Amino acid sequence: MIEFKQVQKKYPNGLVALKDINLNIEQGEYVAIIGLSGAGKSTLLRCINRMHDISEGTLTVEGVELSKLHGKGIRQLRRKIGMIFQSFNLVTRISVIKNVLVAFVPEMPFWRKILGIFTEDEKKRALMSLDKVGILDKAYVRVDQLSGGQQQRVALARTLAQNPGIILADEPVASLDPVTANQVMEDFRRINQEMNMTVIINIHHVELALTYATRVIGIRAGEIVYDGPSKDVNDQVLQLIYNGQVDKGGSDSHANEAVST
Ligand SMILES: Nc1ncnc2c1ncn2[C@@H]1O[C@H](COP(=O)(O)OP(=O)(O)OP(=O)(O)O)[C@@H](O)[C@H]1O
Repeated sequence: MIEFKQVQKKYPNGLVALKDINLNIEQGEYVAIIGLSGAGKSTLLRCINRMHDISEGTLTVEGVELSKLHGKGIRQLRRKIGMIFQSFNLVTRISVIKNVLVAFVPEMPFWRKILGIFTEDEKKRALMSLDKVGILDKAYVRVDQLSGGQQQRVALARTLAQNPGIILADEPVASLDPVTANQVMEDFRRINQEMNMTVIINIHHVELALTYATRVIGIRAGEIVYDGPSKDVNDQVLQLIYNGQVDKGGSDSHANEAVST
């Protein structure tokens, strides 16, 4: 379980990005975090794997209070939490399988890291992860020969190979066309259901959020203004989250994106 208790995040420049956040996310949930640009979505997500430190309150993951972790403790935490970015973060000039095998590097003895030697078991696990996201046939293709959607699946396979309990995804479909974005959201749903991994996604596309996630957390100016089932998100809730800027004709770029997927 992930538990935020009265969490505040203040950046060194004095900006308070999260205010009094109270939140419990159980193992196996599929959660979408929505809100206007600058509302605090990325900040919230990045506190969960200690990419950001909280300023006040307590944040625990599986009973471990994150602010008490240091060096090795933080590395262990990050092994249990996979992170996916909009930009995929892949090495595009090497093969798909080599990118997935990177997931094992933190655990490897130094000599194997230097020589780049992977065990049969690691290779098998990498291939199984690629199979899970439907791109096993691309294992030996260079990443720069894949489409954006396929590259996002490589990133997802690399995260799966790590066998995390939690996947955090920061705008994972923002650079994808609507059809591919749906496929990637469906991948997350399948992994969530079949492997009971907690999936937490920051997303601007409200329709995708409502279609795939079971729970929606709406953030406005650093505060949670909605937390509930995605099926209960109606126009009124969206106006609250988007500060009255959801306009189906669309003037705000993100709010417009949110309704026009
Ligand atoms: N490193 C930083 N230092 C100071 N302020 C920051 C920093 N990172 C983010 N902020 C500010 O914190 C607030 C929340 O930012 P955050 O990136 O969490 O928003 P977001 O909802 O994820 O936005 P977007 O949808 O545009 O990614 C914003 O006002 C932003 O300018």
